[in-house]
Amino acid sequence: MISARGLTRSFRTRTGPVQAVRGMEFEVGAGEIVGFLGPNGAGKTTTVRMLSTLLAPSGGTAEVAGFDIVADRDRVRAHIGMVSQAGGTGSDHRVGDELRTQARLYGMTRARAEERAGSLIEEFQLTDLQKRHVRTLSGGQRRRLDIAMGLVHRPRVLFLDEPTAGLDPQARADLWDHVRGLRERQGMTLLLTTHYLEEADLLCDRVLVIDGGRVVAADTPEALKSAVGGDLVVLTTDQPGDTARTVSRMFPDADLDTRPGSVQFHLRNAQSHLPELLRGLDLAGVRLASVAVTRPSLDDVFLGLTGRSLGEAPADGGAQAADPAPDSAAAPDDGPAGGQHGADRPEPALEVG
Ligand SMILES: Nc1ncnc2c1ncn2[C@@H]1O[C@H](COP(=O)(O)OP(=O)(O)OP(=O)(O)O)[C@@H](O)[C@H]1O
Repeated sequence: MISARGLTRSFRTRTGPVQAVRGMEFEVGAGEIVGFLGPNGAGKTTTVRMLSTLLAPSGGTAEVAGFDIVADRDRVRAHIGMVSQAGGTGSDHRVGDELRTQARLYGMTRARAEERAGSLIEEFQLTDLQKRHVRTLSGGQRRRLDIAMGLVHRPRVLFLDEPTAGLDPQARADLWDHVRGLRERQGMTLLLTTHYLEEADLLCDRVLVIDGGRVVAADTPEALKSAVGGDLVVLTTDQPGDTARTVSRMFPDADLDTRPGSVQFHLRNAQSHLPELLRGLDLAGVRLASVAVTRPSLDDVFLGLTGRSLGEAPADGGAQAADPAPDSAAAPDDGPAGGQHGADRPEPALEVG
């Protein structure tokens, strides 16, 4: 449903060129929920803006819903919805009017616009809010409206740029349910960007780990985590020496870290080895105070791939993070289509730089 081949994008800035995206290669299948996970400045938003036709690529190609993002821009737009990063316009309109206007902008008759707005209001639990002014909504309510706005024209693909940024955990989980519902009820394909490990882990079928403008790994969250090198096992004991000797006899490759009151090491599928491990320690006469098994996180995955944690600045942060005044070519891309709904407005301005 989405494929990118060698997609690149650079920006001219006063301090020189910034290579935001450096050859993205990936596929997203129909009905998948795929997350771009990466640190600030990794190129996630720039890629989504290219795929949603808001920004022209500097090089490479991509197809969305079977259409080329440059040659078939209008047909791509007809099949996608885009929910841009939180920020919103602070619109003074009422929730229901906002949706009806959006539907009319897509060329629906008054009656069809009414019907479409009504069904989205119901689907996104906005019934009690439809007379409220948009600017008075809470963050979570506002994001539900943003998504509903992006769906007015029944797109097959929805792009979500940091859909839950700034939301509290309850509102975040609520939004995830809505996103899952779109896939389950309508078979929609969803590509989202996120900083949140938990979001990538719990919501996405597959995660594309992005660093320095490239995909550095792509797989299910489980597969990515199990490739890291196993679970962390921590044995708390007052016999660390005996414990370490027994563990190394049983698992000769284990990276043992022996401390005064504990022994820890990594082990693949540690849960399934636990009975054997406990039996072995028991037979060796070792008394354990506790056993803890911790699964690797997606941050461990990122660390393993790049040597940095997701929260750290990129190693080539100079060029990547340089974000002075955008060059003249970059400026128009936030033009009339800007605001919170991005490509979901018909005919957004396209940067042709
Ligand atoms: N219009 C622009 N002009 C100049 N540089 C830009 C422009 N847009 C993005 N960049 C730069 O391109 C790089 C990638 O930015 P991008 O917003 O795509 O990253 P991101 O992964 O989405 O980051 P974040 O998670 O912070 O949103 C950054 O170095 C950014 O400063």
